This record gives sequence, C-alpha cells and structure tokens, in this order.
Amino acid sequence: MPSRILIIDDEESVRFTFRNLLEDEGYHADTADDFDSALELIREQSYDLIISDIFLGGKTGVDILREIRTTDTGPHFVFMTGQPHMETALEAVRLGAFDYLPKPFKSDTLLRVARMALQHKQAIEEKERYRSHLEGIFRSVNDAIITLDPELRIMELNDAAHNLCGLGDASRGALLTEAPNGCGRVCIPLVQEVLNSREPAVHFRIGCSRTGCSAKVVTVTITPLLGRQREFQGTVLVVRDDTRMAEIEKERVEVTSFHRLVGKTQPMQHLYRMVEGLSDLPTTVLISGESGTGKELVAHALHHEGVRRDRPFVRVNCAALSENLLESELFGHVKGAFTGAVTDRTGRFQAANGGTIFLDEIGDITPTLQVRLLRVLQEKEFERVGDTRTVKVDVRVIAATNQDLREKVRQGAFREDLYYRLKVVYLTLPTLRQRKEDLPLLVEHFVAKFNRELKRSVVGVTKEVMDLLTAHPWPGNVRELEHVIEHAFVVAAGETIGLKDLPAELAVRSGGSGARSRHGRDDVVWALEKAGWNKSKAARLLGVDRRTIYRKMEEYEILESF
Ligand SMILES: Nc1ncnc2c1ncn2[C@@H]1O[C@H](COP(=O)(O)OP(=O)(O)OP(=O)(O)O)[C@@H](O)[C@H]1O
Repeated sequence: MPSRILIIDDEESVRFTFRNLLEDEGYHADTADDFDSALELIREQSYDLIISDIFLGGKTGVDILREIRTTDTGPHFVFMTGQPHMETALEAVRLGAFDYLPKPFKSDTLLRVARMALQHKQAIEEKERYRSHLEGIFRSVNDAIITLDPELRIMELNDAAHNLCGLGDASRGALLTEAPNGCGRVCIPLVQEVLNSREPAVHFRIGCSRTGCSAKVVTVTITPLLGRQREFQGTVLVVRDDTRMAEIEKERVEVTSFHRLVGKTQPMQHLYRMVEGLSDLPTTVLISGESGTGKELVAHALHHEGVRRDRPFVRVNCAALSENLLESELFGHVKGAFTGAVTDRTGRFQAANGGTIFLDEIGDITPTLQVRLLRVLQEKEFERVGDTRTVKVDVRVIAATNQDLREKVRQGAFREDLYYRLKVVYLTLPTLRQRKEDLPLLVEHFVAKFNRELKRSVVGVTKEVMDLLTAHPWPGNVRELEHVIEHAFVVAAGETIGLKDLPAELAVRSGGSGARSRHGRDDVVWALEKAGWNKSKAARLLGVDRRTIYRKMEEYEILESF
C-alpha cells in the first residue's frame, strides 16, 4: 500500500505542484486549503505524513499538530513557511514535528524530506510492533520472567512473576533482595553468581518456598543481559514451576538402569531425569564426582540419549598428556609445526565435529590450554598448532572432574571465566556411600558382566559378603566394587562368592581387628553419617572405641552436621 500524505497549504499552485510531485513518486497524496478542511480529512482518513504550511489564515499548521498529536504512531509532520520564525520552529519541534522547511525549497528537497520522514515513521512502527509482540510473549508465558539491573533492582517482570514469585507491578524499581514477597530467596545467590561470572547458568529442580504458599520445585535459568556493544546491563531471571513434573516423576516406576548406568536409588533416578532433559541441548555440561562414580558413563549417556547419538563421541583424558601433546591432540597440527610433526594431524575437536567431545579430568589442564579452550567454547573456532587458518566446529562439550574446581579457581590455578563457561549445567554424581541401597543391584550387574566376560556361571554372593560390602565405605566407589567382584571371580572356585574370595584389604577396612590405624577421613564420615552422628554407634560400625572416633574427628577436622 502506498504511503498516504496530506498537503495543507492555502495556495492552489503549491497544493497542485506538490501533489503531482508526490504522486509521481508513487505516494497517495490529498490536499487541504485550510485548518478546518484539513482536520476533517485527518479525522476521516489515516495519513502517514502531513506536509503543512505554518500560516493558514487565522490558524497555524502547528495548531493542527497540537490538535491531533495523541500517539507516537500518528502521522509525521513536516512544516514549511515563507517567513521562518524561530519561536514557531521551536514549538513545532517541541510538539514532535519531523522537519521544518523554509520556502522556497527545491522539489528534490521536498521528496528527500518526505522519504526520510516516511522511513523514520516505518522504523518507529516496526519497533513498536516488535515491542508489542515481545510484550505479548512476555505476558503469555507461564514462566516467571524478571529482568534485573546489576544492583539486583527489578526492571521488568511479567504476570507469571506475580503468580509464582509474588512480585507485583509495584516491585518494579525495587531491589529483589528486599521485595516483600515472603520468598525464601533461593535464587538470589544464583543470580549473584551470574552477576560475578557474567556467564549463563541453569539450576534444575531446586526447592523454593514462599510464606503462605506450598513448597515448589523450580528450574531457574539466569542469563546475562547485554547491551548493543555487549556491555553488561544485568540479568534475566526465568523461573519455571516444575512442581507438577517432579511429582509425576516421583510417581513414575523407578528404573533400575539407564544406558550403562545401574542404580535405582533416588539420586540415580534424579540423575537419569537430568540426563534425559539435557541430552538434546547443545549446552556444555560439567560432571563432578569422586573417582569411580561413573562420570564417563554419564557423558556417554548424555551423548547417546540425544540428537547427536549418530555422530562421534570423542573422549580425551586431559591428565594423561603433557601440555604440548594435549594441545596438538585437541586442536591438531600442521606438518612442521614442531619437531616430530612430520604430517598434518586432525585434532579431537575436529574429529568430534557434529558430535560430542568429553574432556575428562579437565581440572588438570594448564593455563595456556585453558585460554584456548575458553575460545573454543565461546567462539566455536580454533586454529591448528602451526596454522593460521581458523577451523569452525559444532561440538558439544562435556567435561568431568573429580577435583574441587571452585577451590582451584580460588587458588588461581583454574580460570574463573572457563569454570563458569563449563558449568552452565553442573551434574554432581552421588558417591556409592550415598546410595548403598544400590549395592545388591550393582553386585548382580557385575556378577552378570563377569559371567559373560569370563564364561562363568557364578550365581551371586553370600549374605556375609553382602553385609561386609554394605559396611564398607567405598572410597573408590563403583570402580572399587567392580574390582572387588572381579577379584572374587578369579579367586572363587564355586558358584557362590564367599568371604574368603574377597580381597584381604576389604575385610580389614570393613572392621577386622587391624582396622584402627587404617580408617581414613572418608570412613569416619561414612560411619558417622550412617550412625546419625551417634559416636558410639559409629565406633561400633568401624570396630573402634568411642574415644577413637572423637580423636579422628579432631584429626580430620570433621564438623558435626545436623
Ligand atoms: N552407576 C554405575 N553403574 C554401572 N557401572 C558403573 C556405574 N558407575 C560406575 N560404573 C563403573 O565403574 C567404572 C568407573 O566408571 P567411570 O570411569 O565412568 O568413573 P569416573 O567417575 O569417570 O572415574 P574417574 O574420575 O576415575 O575417571 C567403570 O567400569 C564403570 O562401568
């Protein structure tokens, strides 16, 4: 549809010339010769641009502007006059006129100003449309969306923020930390973390409470808010109510295994759900957990459960290689890049293109490699060693560590920006001590595995063995259990694994007479937790006396937890 222009001038020749000129350019042009007829036309039709003489008999063009200026999206005004007058020009501009043309002016000038005024109006309309669409989306989603400035002051919030977080319109401008919504404020430290790190974070299924409301389970996504020049302006906090989903999951029949992971206890069920939820996302995941808890299996499950399952899964053990070797292993090199680089070599990142790279023992990489890795995570690109050409890749990164990376960051041994880039989603695996109820299932799993591998037909373990396994603190977690069963398979002659088939170390650690000096911190914590922090009970579990427990608590600086 052509843009509609109204020309207002008391001179017939001006109206005639301008109308022809504008219609030749493809615009629709109407004319009016005085204030009243112009207003009549404006009320009947809609115009995009009004080009008006300032002086119209007793009235002025500025009076028309004043009369109809109600909305931003009304017509744009361009004034023209043969007697330029500072006062009138100023008033016209103050009322929002687009331009002011002193007569005489060339036809080119008129067309240029008309074009600019119409483009400007279109841009404003486009922006307004965009804003109202966004507002519609903002209002219609069920997730609470709250934008916060760097001081945690609430800038914008939607209706769902009212229902879920108890924040009303009056909260705009208030500090989130002080909003009187009776909220337990679990998300505030999480937002503060993103304020410090300036990296996005997702926290799945956290408990949340608000005075007068039932407890909820929510998933919180926090994203830095960046301006045009990518300057930091605050954060967007999105809170999704997952209470119903969590309830449904609780009611679901518990599964005993997932991919190659075995376990039916609650922490494992939670882990399976998390892996399911994360598998299709490109998000970087950091898996932490003690050695032997199954971090590699989780990385496999994330890959094989998701859309990248038919693409490569590439594992790199970052602790196994020196800095130079690891660099060329990860990024590849070109012939001659260093002594021994006799041919070009493709790195693991390139080999994993389209799929997943699993960076095991990430806590061990050197500062130089930390910088290079950060760039791949941020830009998805790198250069091979000795090459200047940039290689672009689409790789999902999963990293694992059994170290306390937060502590390494504090000590300055691990870059904070990389840490936050890696832990967009953070999975912590339970220790075997935390899921002892899974022991029978795991024993059964490993008995079946070694029967298959060693072509044996062992039926299981005796009750005494199971009791002993249950009493053991498992510092080496599932891997240790796997080794114990493997050892028993080698030693056992019959179909059932008995006490005599277990490694001597296990019998000793789990309460034999020589146990005293061998109990490490893990064993003592395990026993205390198992005994509900009753020292006498814990002492009995470890086969030591009560004084030894107190002594060990002091020695290992174990604080009682309630
Ligand atoms: N939940 C589980 N179900 C079955 N097997 C498991 C489970 N967790 C671990 N394992 C087994 O234990 C061994 C160690 O697992 P994995 O290598 O994944 O542990 P990890 O946490 O990556 O250890 P590390 O930190 O030492 O690298 C593997 O043989 C694995 O198959």
